[in-house]
Amino acid sequence: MWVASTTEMVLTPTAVALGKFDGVHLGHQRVIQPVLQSTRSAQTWGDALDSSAQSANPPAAPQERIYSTVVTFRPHPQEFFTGQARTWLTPLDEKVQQLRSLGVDQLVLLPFDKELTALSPEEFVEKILVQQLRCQRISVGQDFCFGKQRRGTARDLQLIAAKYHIPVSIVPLQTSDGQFLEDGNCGSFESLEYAPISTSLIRQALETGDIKTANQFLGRPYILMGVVVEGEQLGRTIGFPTANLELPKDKFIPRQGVYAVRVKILGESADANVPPEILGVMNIGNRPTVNGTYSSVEVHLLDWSGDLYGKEIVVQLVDFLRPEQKFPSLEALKAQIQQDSTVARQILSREN
Ligand SMILES: Cc1cc2nc3c(=O)[nH]c(=O)nc-3n(C[C@H](O)[C@H](O)[C@H](O)COP(=O)(O)O)c2cc1C
Ligand SMILES: Nc1ncnc2c1ncn2[C@@H]1O[C@H](COP(=O)(O)OP(=O)(O)O)[C@@H](O)[C@H]1O
Repeated sequence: MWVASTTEMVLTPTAVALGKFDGVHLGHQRVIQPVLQSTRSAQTWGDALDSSAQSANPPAAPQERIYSTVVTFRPHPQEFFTGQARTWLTPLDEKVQQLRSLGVDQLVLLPFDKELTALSPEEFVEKILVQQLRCQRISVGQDFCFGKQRRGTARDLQLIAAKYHIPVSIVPLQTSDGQFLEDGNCGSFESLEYAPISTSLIRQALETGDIKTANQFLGRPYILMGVVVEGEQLGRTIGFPTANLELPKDKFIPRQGVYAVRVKILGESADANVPPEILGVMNIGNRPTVNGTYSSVEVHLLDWSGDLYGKEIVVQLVDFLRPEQKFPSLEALKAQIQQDSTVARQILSREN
């Protein structure tokens, strides 16, 4: 997948899904779906248009490939407006991986700056989508807003794009039980089941340790992916060595505490001695029992031993087991980790 960080680098013509897409959750996947048939010729899209009208954005030549493209913004719009660093469910590397696995050809990162935020909805469509991206088709979620002061709605986009004969799919918001909210109601809901899937609901779920809901909304397990670095080397002395993960600075970290997880060691799948997925227990926290002074993310791999330093691992969160505690002794901590491992094993074998 091609990643364009300036509009000069963009492969055109494009079929564009627009949005922040943090998490690339089930709702986002629905929005991306309509642009995925990118190898179809422009003529196919053009058939739906009024061919007699003079088009300011002529369809690409019949044989020209259309690149399925996700257009998103950097930094996070909220970070631009508040000046405060913001974390992501899917930092850039992870987003690239997720979009690639969906079959997207290209990710365009529009710099979210003064210039961009000053564009009116009409200017945004003309300058960015028509002139720079040579857009042939657009897909957005029902709650999409754009242009100066977020004045433009999805419906406005449809009306403005129609002047250029660009069809716009407005994808209704999806609830976790697969229903669609036709009226765009984002208000309060009796149960999460009836609420539209959103990045903020997934963040809330992860903040409370409700991994099941987060994973259900994502359509896959939430992951922590990073390089194994050295810790205090205490783990091995209590019989529970733990791989300490260095994560991207802008990664959203779930609730502190202990989790049942599955682990993949990257770059080792070809090795017949390494199982593709290893069961594990993870702790996120300050380690009060050993008077830890900073928060760490560490995983103990069950039934496994070896050297992980410098390796990249992917940890899939399956369930939250308990909050972190301060134990009176290392012995007590050790007994508890033993117990955590037993519970994790039970949960992970059920989840198989
Ligand atoms: C499953 C698991 C649960 C843990 N729970 C706690 C806890 O409740 N309280 C705590 O202070 N540390 C907890 N820890 C962290 C240990 O204190 C830590 O692994 C140990 O100090 C070794 O650290 P090191 O990797 O820097 O050597 C836990 C670790 C694991 C793997
Ligand atoms: N089952 C295991 N789970 C996690 N790490 C293991 C395991 N077996 C061996 N290791 C190795 O031991 C290291 C962790 O040992 P530990 O004493 O906790 O040191 P550190 O404080 O550096 O994490 C890991 O980074 C990895 O290289």
